[in-house]
Amino acid sequence: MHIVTVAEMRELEAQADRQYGLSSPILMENAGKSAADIFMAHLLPHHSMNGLEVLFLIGPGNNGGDGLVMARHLQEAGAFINLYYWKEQRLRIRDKDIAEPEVAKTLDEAIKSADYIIDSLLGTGRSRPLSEDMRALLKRVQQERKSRAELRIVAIDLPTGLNADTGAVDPGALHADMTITLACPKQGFFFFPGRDYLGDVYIGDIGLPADLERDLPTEMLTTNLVHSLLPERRLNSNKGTFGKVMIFGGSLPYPGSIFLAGSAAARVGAGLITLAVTEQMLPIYASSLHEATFAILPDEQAGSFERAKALIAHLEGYRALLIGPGLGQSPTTREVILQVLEHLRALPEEKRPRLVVDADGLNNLSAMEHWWTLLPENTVITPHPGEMGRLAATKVSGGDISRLDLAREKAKEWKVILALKGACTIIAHPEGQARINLLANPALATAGTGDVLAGMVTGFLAQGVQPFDAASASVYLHVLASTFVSQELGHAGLLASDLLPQIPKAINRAAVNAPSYPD
Ligand SMILES: NC(=O)C1=CN([C@@H]2O[C@H](COP(=O)(O)OP(=O)(O)OC[C@H]3O[C@@H](n4cnc5c(N)ncnc54)[C@H](OP(=O)(O)O)[C@@H]3O)[C@@H](O)[C@H]2O)[C@@H](O)CC1
Ligand SMILES: Nc1ncnc2c1ncn2[C@@H]1O[C@H](COP(=O)(O)OP(=O)(O)O)[C@@H](O)[C@H]1O
Ligand SMILES: [K+]
Repeated sequence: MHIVTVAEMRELEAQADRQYGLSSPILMENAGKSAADIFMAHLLPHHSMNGLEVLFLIGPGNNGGDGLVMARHLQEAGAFINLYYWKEQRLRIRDKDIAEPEVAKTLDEAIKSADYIIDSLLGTGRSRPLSEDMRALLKRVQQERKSRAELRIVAIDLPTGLNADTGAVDPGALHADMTITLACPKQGFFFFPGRDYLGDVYIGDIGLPADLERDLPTEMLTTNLVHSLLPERRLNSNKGTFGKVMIFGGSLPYPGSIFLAGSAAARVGAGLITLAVTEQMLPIYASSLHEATFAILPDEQAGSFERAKALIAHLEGYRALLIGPGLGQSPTTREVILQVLEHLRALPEEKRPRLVVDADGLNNLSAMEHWWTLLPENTVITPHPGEMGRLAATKVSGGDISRLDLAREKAKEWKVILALKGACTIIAHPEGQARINLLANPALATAGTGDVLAGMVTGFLAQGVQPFDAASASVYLHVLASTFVSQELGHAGLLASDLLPQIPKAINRAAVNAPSYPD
């Protein structure tokens, strides 16, 4: 499912017309019909279409046109339809025009009695700040929603006042409970503050042929996409089939990180997990991660050469290496990283473990000149905004649109697969493609969840998944796993380790390729 800017959406529509004769009125019919279908499929459980009271706010452009088509379908299905034409200030209550002096009062009554209010005022064609009278109308609707929890606001294509390209919002923008977007999700949905205005997002099919979208550079992570990225689990397999993961990390102030990363790598299905730690750290892990094996490294005093040599000696036969969780930032550690990277760069592609760098791996890198020239090809890096800021020597936004250009630009400049973490994580490929996760869950904003993500990516790499795909699948499944935790705990109080048992369930949700047994 591709993400579009307004210009890309217009181009898609123009091509649909030119190449397939899908004119604007045809697309609008499809849009209104699919919006009606999605609406009816997601009514609140105590609602039925019969006698449902729906107020449509109709705008002057095609977004209003979509609303009118949708209204016709809902009316045919039994709903009572009220239409307010904003530009003309015309009100129709159940097919009757209201005389001018009564409009304001009757509109207010219609707002008060509506079960649903449909926002089809403005969509991708908004070209200037909302006018004061439109803001006043939306404010009235918002106020009603606040005072009546059962009222539902549904935005068609996008909530009026949201900038479809950037996610910026007009002060009058409406908070929807549900957004039914048409054809493709809009780029502004993935950035803040816009993301907070969408409610549940559904995508209406308007009949655009899929091949028109093929060359768009940005994709949304979906279950279907992730399904197609997951490694095969053949019946005739053994632990060697699913690859060995080495994790270099874990130092005294941060013992937990490598446990979380190692467990996550196993939870996505890697065959064997090895933790490269000093003997001093061993008792901590030996008693908590029974399934791991260990590469015992000499301690700091032994010097970087001895430590790097020991790690490199253990790397033979490993398909993926994660550097970073809880690693610390001593000068010796930095030296070890340099030597390991040099070793990896010298290996032929087929013998080289795929590399992921996270956390202190990234902090150590950012202290080195032109650090990106030290990485082997196809390296995945997974910075949070703070780490990204250090790597790029710039301030990085937590959620606004500037993240997308930055991620794209830096993935290209650094020749890495870059997962820029945050509420809607972006995965950028050096050749310009990007994938973005719409799923967000504030429960994940707690220490250690990044270690889990890095471990997942490494575990998928060990199973032969391509780096861009491994990062994409992990980002999606990581948030999906968190939503399973949140079903019980809500949106706070998650421990990073709570995610671990949910990871296989998230994978199972995405993988419809479970073996089928005879009855
Ligand atoms: N084209 C297609 O094939 C398909 C289109 N689709 C649908 O169409 C939508 C895009 O349609 P659109 O381009 O007509 O834009 P839309 O958002 O309705 O608004 C434009 C109107 O609003 C006005 N206006 C602008 N700013 C304003 C403001 N601040 N305050 C007040 N008025 C303002 C502007 O008039 P102006 O005054 O600038 O002349 C113009 O009249 C898209 O989101 C989707 O829902 C889908 O069905 C798929 C097929
Ligand atoms: N609101 C949110 N919605 C979705 N994911 C989030 C949210 N907040 C944090 N995350 C995710 O949680 C993880 C936090 O990682 P990070 O900041 O590196 O934590 P740590 O280093 O403590 O493990 C990242 O994968 C990030 O994308
Ligand atoms: K709208």
